[in-house]
Parts: sequence; structure tokens; C-alpha cells
Amino acid sequence: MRLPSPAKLNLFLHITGQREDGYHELQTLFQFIDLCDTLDFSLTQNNRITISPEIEHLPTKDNLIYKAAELLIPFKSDPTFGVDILLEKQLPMGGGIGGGSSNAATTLLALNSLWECHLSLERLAEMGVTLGADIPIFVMGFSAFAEGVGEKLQKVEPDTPYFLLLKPNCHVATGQIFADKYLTRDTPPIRISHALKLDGHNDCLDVVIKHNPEVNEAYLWLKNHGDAKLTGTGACLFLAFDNLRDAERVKSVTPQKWQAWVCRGCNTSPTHDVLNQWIEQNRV
Ligand SMILES: C[C@](O)(CO)[C@H](O)COP(=O)(O)OP(=O)(O)OC[C@H]1O[C@@H](n2ccc(N)nc2=O)[C@H](O)[C@@H]1O
Ligand SMILES: Nc1ncnc2c1ncn2[C@@H]1O[C@H](COP(=O)(O)OP(=O)(O)OP(=O)(O)O)[C@@H](O)[C@H]1O
Repeated sequence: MRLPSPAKLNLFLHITGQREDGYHELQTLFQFIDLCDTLDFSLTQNNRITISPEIEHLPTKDNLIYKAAELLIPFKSDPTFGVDILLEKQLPMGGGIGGGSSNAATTLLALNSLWECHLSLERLAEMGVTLGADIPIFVMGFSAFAEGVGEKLQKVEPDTPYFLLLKPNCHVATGQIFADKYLTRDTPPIRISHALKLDGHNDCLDVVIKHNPEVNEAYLWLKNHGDAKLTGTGACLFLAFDNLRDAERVKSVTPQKWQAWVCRGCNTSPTHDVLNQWIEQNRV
């Protein structure tokens, strides 16, 4: 079973409060983009989970793919089931586009089928959020207005523009941004009916820029071309375009020191599109 594992953008990200356990309450608009890692799953009967190649500086046991697979062990229909996973990584790490969370969700979805666990998407999302706040959106697979820490999801259908995605050469640690005392945590909550009309902002931007001068430089550059935004806690920035040609034109003049991609927003996750085809073809 070969599945794409897409990235997400936070079209806006408002921090509306902080819970007693330190986690932040937020409101955000999630949309997928067609920029993906690929995960290839082979069912085995040796009761082992292997991932190759290893991600540099990340022991297998810390890989969110491994942790997600471990969560499903108690639900396997046959205790001998194992899996060999091949990972083709394209998404930059620490980019605010949720690559690790997406890989974890793709693993939950794939093994739920291969190991015949028969868990609902809601149950997989509940299990996933224990590993990362961004996992439920990838499990559910639809664009959403999200609240809570990102797990209370309401389906929405925003426009699907082209995006220029830009990755400054730095890695932002999500925990460091949320721990900063200058982060504003008091944006007034909005109603879902406003979510698609609003030109929302990202409350993390000022703090991310303060810690990462290179994000500032890329932000100022991208702003010359339109309404530049930060996704998640960065480092990636994006700009929306009505058409592919304009997006490609700005990409062609992007300073070479930054990675840049042109991609398209999508309101259903490519993982679900391919998984549903696989389920259809393998129905007995
Ligand atoms: C910024 C977003 O990407 C927006 O979609 C997510 O909220 C972050 O999700 P994530 O990368 O899956 O983050 P997690 O791995 O759950 O959290 C990393 C760390 O960030 C802090 N954290 C995260 C999410 C949140 N709503 N409040 C927080 O304070 C916590 O200290 C946590 O230990
Ligand atoms: N399969 C994985 N792919 C990428 N990162 C992983 C994976 N498993 C664990 N990680 C860890 O998670 C960290 C964050 O990676 P990720 O690509 O999800 O960042 P991000 O895009 O900033 O996430 P978010 O938007 O959810 O904050 C990495 O630095 C890495 O240590």
C-alpha cells in the first residue's frame, strides 16, 4: 500500500488562550497542499515494525511513524502482523507544514486497514492527538476550522488557490515559540461563519521572527509580492495566487538560498483519496 502524506497550511492561526496544562487554545483554518511525502507499507507476519531509511538524527523509536504504529498494536486482528515501511521524505522538517504529524496520521490510516483494526476515523484521531496536536486533521482528511488545540474540527471548503511555499534555512521548534512570554494569547474568538471571510493573521509571527532573523528576511521579501503568511510556528511562509503562472513567476525570482515550491490547496487529503481507491480495489 503506497500512500501520499501531504503537508498542511494554517491559513490563519489565532491563539485565544492557554489551558492549565500549558497547551494553547487556538483557532485555525487548515488546508492541505499537494506537496507530499510518500509512505509504502508492506504487511509482514513477523510481528515487527521497520522504517527505512532512517531519518538523520532521529532514532526509529522517536519517529512519529513508529509511535503511531505502536498505538495500533493492541488492535491488530492477528498478533503476528508486522509492517515494513519505506519513507520517501520530501517535506522539510520543522517547517510548520506538519510533515511528522502527517506521516503519523498516514500510518494510522494504513495500518488500520492492513492490520484489520476496524477503528473509526474519530477513534484514530483521538489516539493521534496524544502524539501531536496536528495529527487529527490529517486523520480526518478534510479542510477544517479547528479549535481546542487543533482537535475540534468543523469541515469547511475554502478556495483552492495555488501557493508559493518558501522555506527559510532554519528549523523552528514549536515548543520554543509556544513557551515565549511575549506570545500574544488573547485574540478574541471568532465564529465559524467568519472563518472563510476573514483575512486572518498568525499570532506566532512576531515571536518566530524575533528568534529567527532569516524568517524575517524571507517574510519581508515575500511581502513585496503580496499578502505573505506564516504557517504554524514556521519556518515556512506562503503566498496565495489565483493562477499557476503568477505563482511560477514569483518562484522564478525567489533567492536561490531558500527552498521554494509551487503547490495547490486541496480540501480533501490526498492520503484519503488514494486509500479509498486501495480499499475499493482490495474489497473481497
Ligand atoms: C502550531 C500548530 O502546527 C498549528 O497547527 C500546532 O498547534 C502544533 O502542533 P504539533 O507540531 O503537533 O505540536 P505538538 O507536538 O503537539 O506540541 C509541541 C509543543 O508545543 C506546545 N504546544 C503545542 C500545541 C498547542 N496548541 N499548544 C502548545 O503549547 C507544547 O509545549 C508542546 O509540547
Ligand atoms: N516522520 C517524521 N517526519 C518528520 N519529523 C518527525 C518525524 N517523526 C518525528 N519527527 C520529529 O518532529 C519534529 C517536527 O517535525 P515536523 O516535520 O512535523 O515539523 P513541523 O512541520 O514544524 O510540524 P508542525 O507544523 O506540526 O509544528 C522533527 O524535528 C522531528 O524531530
